[in-house]
Amino acid sequence: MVTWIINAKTLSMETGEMEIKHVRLENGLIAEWRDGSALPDTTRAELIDAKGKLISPGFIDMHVHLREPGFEYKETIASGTESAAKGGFTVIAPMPNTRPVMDTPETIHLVLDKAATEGVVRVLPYAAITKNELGRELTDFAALKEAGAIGFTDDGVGVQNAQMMKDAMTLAKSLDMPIIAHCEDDTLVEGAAVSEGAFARKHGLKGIPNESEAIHVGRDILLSEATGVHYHICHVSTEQSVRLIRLGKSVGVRVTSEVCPHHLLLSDEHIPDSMDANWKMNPPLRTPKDVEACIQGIEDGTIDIIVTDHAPHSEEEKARGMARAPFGIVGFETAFPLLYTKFVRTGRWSLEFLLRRMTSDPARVFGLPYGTMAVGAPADLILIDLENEREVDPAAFLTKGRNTPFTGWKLYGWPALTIVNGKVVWTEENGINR
Ligand SMILES: NC(=O)N[C@@H](CC(=O)O)C(=O)O
Ligand SMILES: [Zn+2]
Repeated sequence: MVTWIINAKTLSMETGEMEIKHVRLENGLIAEWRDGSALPDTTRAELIDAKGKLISPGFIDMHVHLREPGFEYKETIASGTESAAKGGFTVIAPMPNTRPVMDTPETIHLVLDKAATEGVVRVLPYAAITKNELGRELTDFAALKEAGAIGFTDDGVGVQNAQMMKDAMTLAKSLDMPIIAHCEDDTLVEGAAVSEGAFARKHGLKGIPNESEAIHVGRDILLSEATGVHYHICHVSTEQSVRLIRLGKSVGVRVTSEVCPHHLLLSDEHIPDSMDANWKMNPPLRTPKDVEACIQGIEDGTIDIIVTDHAPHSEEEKARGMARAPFGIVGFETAFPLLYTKFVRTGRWSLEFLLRRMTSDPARVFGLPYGTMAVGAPADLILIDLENEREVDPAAFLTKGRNTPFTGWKLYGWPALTIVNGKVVWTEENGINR
């Protein structure tokens, strides 16, 4: 199986210059790069003419929700991976807050088997820290690692008990596995749907305070220091969290973290007065000051990677209104265009910086062999159209979720073709290819 992608624009990670190149893929791997001066002999090869589109390693998303098993009406492994492919993601890590929770080797096997037969991108599942994510009893970490889990997390809820978290870290460390934490102190957030800030004040709502996140961040950095575990913080959203992570890193704690596009682009001041629940997610949209702190955090490396926290829910659920709808928004199909348009085209970030935070940095943080276009690496590649502006249209999403606050945004940087393991799995023209 040989494929040539010709006339692809490449970004030199060293010089930042754009060059036209041709690349040969063979047996699922990147086999050879040629400079663009002469066309290679492509007889007997599958030929893809990139026509000057940007070529990049496929994006890696280390925080997603695929909803299967148990919530197939929200998303399935099939629909979720299709949505990922359309968004340019070739590797995704689903969270274990399914039904049943992914807390046994059987559920991990089920997800991996489904991903192999029905999925179109690579799926690297996390397993729960505690049984049923109830925070009472640790799962069997060794067996879950053996089954193929890549880390442990109770995402969706925080681990409330500090001793439980410390025990989890000690066990994870002994197995050389990371702990991935949804940081939230339940006692501070009960009954609130939006953050403490202008929107909550204006509408007389109880707010979710910043400390509810940052208290766990601080606690767990100390526990990580004590146990030596690799501790990764989910969806950072507050200035206080950024400050604590910066401090932890400065004294050598093995802490890494992630941020979502919506926490870099939206504050609670953007939430419409209609109380549309497509603006409800956990953590909530915070103040403009928090947004700027998160931007500075990703810029200076305090925050390592960008993730979507793709969290589909049904339209019926989201129609229940701000107070009663579940938390979460979809993310795969808007992530790169949003960040490219709002940070790269505006001149705040280089294209190279954004690509690193979505490819080589997640690979580095989680020790994955992806996120690179080096010869010999897995052929997980995407083509991106940087020039054409298009509107975000939820009706055209491949995810089952329609829950996004970005409807109607005019964006550049739309993925056009996605290759996983040397195989074209999605194209703009023909859709999904199984
Ligand atoms: N982020 C969300 O708002 N929701 C997530 C849970 C989570 O990631 O905390 C979900 O599972 O729906
Ligand atoms: Zn979470």
